[in-house]
Amino acid sequence: MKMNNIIEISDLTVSFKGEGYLLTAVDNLSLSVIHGETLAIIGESGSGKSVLGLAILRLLPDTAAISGSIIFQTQDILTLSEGMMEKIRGGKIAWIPQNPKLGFNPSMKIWKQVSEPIVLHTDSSWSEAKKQAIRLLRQYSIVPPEKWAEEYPVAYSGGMLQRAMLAMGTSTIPSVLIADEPTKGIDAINKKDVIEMFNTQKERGITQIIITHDLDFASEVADRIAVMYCGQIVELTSVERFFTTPLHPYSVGLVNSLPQRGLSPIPGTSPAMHEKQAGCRFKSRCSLCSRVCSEEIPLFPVGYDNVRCIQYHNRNWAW
Ligand SMILES: Nc1ncnc2c1ncn2[C@@H]1O[C@H](COP(=O)(O)OP(=O)(O)OP(=O)(O)O)[C@@H](O)[C@H]1O
Ligand code: NI
Repeated sequence: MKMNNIIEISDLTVSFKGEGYLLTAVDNLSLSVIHGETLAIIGESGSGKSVLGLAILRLLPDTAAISGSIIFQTQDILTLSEGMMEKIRGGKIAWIPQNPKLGFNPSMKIWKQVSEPIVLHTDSSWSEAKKQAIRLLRQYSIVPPEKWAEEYPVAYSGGMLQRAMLAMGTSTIPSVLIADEPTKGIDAINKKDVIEMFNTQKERGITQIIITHDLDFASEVADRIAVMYCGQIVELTSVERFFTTPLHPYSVGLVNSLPQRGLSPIPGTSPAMHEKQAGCRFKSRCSLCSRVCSEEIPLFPVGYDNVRCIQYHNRNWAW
């Protein structure tokens, strides 16, 4: 484990057995998360982003077959006991689920839910934790917090629930926060707040992994971007390089489909996840594809240009 890494994922594979097929949602994926960074994981629907996040928290159902390793600080998360995992979950690694409604218990007051991780993971009493919860709600613009603390989730709007979820997720100052689609269903005005919150969390030293479809949001909060396609990372790069010089043809397609770049969509659709692919997975949609792309599996070199593309690495033209 390199000193400045907080999480090192090696050869992680997650698959689900269907009737007569095996769906590999995350395919031999390796990724290091650097202490204190905000890493955005982007890629289209079904590419394995949430499964990756859930694997780190060990929240996948028993039907998932998992191999590889996920080293967090010094321990392999995949080999820890459930008891150890409960201490990590919500304490050292917080998870903000995709749908904040599902993250709250509908029959418990908000203050109690925001306080719960504090009581479980520190030696605060419930009354101290409640005070802390009210401070957090205020910090996340839920005002007046004393009133909203006494409400049940049903009284909250979607944006407020999302903010309350962030207050709850960061109440014990986790080392790592993993958020799944934090801007989903949030309007432009509230999105500014969400951006500010993630940037505040970054200043508090929290390492963040943000799963998102929202490239504008990623550009505002992320330090690095990991682009996923069909269960694999196809490019890992800094946020600046991603938006100025994307290298993988899929990344180029994503950047060109932004409104400010003329909204040109990537042709075609991604292959079905349960179909075994020969060669490059992006080949059917790629304008640079040649025979070699159907025959060879592009590797993911770890170095300056983390790009999973044979054409890129064989380039003899200006890329
Ligand atoms: N519990 C499960 N059982 C079977 N298949 C699953 C399960 N969870 C996810 N999958 C499959 O794994 C693949 C990856 O799913 P995942 O939810 O990680 O995609 P995603 O990138 O998060 O997509 P989205 O952007 O739509 O949230 C999909 O094909 C999905 O159908
Ligand atoms: Ni998802």
